Amino acid sequence: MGTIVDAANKEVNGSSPPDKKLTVVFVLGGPGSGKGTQCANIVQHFGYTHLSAGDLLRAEQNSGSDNGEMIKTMIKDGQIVPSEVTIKLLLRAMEESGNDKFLIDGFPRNEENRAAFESVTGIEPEFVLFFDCPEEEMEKRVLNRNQGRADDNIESIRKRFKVYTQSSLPVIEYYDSKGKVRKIDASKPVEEVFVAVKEVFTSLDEKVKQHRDVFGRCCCLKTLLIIALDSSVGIICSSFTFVDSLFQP
Ligand SMILES: Nc1ncnc2c1ncn2[C@@H]1O[C@H](COP(=O)(O)OP(=O)(O)OP(=O)(O)O)[C@@H](O)[C@H]1O
Ligand SMILES: O=c1ccn([C@@H]2O[C@H](COP(=O)(O)O)[C@@H](O)[C@H]2O)c(=O)[nH]1
Repeated sequence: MGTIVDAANKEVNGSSPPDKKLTVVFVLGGPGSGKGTQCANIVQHFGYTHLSAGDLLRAEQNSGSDNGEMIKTMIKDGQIVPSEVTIKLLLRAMEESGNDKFLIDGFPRNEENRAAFESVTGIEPEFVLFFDCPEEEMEKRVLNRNQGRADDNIESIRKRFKVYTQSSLPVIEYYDSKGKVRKIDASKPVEEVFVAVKEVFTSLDEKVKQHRDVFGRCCCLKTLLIIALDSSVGIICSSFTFVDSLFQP
C-alpha cells in the first residue's frame, strides 16, 4: 500500500491503476467568512474529512517543533507559512485519516502554495468552495469569535485582510478561470449559507452517481456482447461441423 501521494501520482501519470481516487475540495474565503463553521456541517452530511491548514499549523506550533517559533510569529503577523511546512502537515493528516474525501480549509493561500501542492501531490481540486463575505462582516465575526486565537485582534486582522486581498484572492481567480469556483454568499445566517453549500455537494454526489451508473451499464453491455459473440461463434462452428458431416463419405 503506497502513500497518499503515491496514490495521487499514479492517477496523474496513469502508469498503474490508483490505489484509491482522492477527492479534494479547497475551501477558501477571507478570515471569519465561516469556512470552519460550514466545514463542520459538510463533514456531518457528506462524509468528508476536514483539514484546516490554520489548525494544523497551530497544533504544530504548540507541539514544541523546531518550526514552532516561526509559525507563531507568522500567524500573529498574518503572514503565509512556507509551503513545505504546511504541505507536510496536510499530507500527514490525509494519510492518518484513512479517508479519501478531503475539505482543505484555508489552503492554498497564495500562488506558491497552489503550485507546490500541485507539483508535490499531483492533486487537482474537484472544485473550490469560495465563501464570499464583506470585510466589515468578517471583521465583526472574528472580533466576536472568542476562541483565544493570537491573531483575532484588530491589528492582526487588518494584516490578514491585506494578505488575503493581495495573495489569496488571485488563487481564487486562478481557479475561477478554470471554471472550478463554487461561490457562496457567506454574509447570510449560518443555516442559509449551508443550504447553498448543500446544493453544491449534492450535485457533486449526483455527478459521481451518474458516472458510476454509466460505467456499470457499460460493463453490463460489454459482458452481454461477449456472451452473445461467444454463442454466435459456437453456433457458427457447430453449423460448419454439421455441414461438413453431410459431405463425409
Ligand atoms: N454565517 C454566519 N453568520 C454569523 N456568524 C457566523 C457565520 N458563520 C460563522 N460565524 C461565526 O463567525 C466566526 C468565524 O467563523 P469561522 O471560524 O467558521 O470562520 P473561518 O472562515 O473559518 O475563519 P478563519 O479563516 O479566521 O479561521 C465564528 O465565531 C462563527 O461562529
Ligand atoms: O495554509 C495556511 C493556512 C494558515 N496559515 C497561517 O495561519 C493563520 C490562520 O489561518 P486560519 O485559516 O485563519 O486559521 C493565517 O493568517 C496564516 O498566518 C498559513 O500560513 N498557511
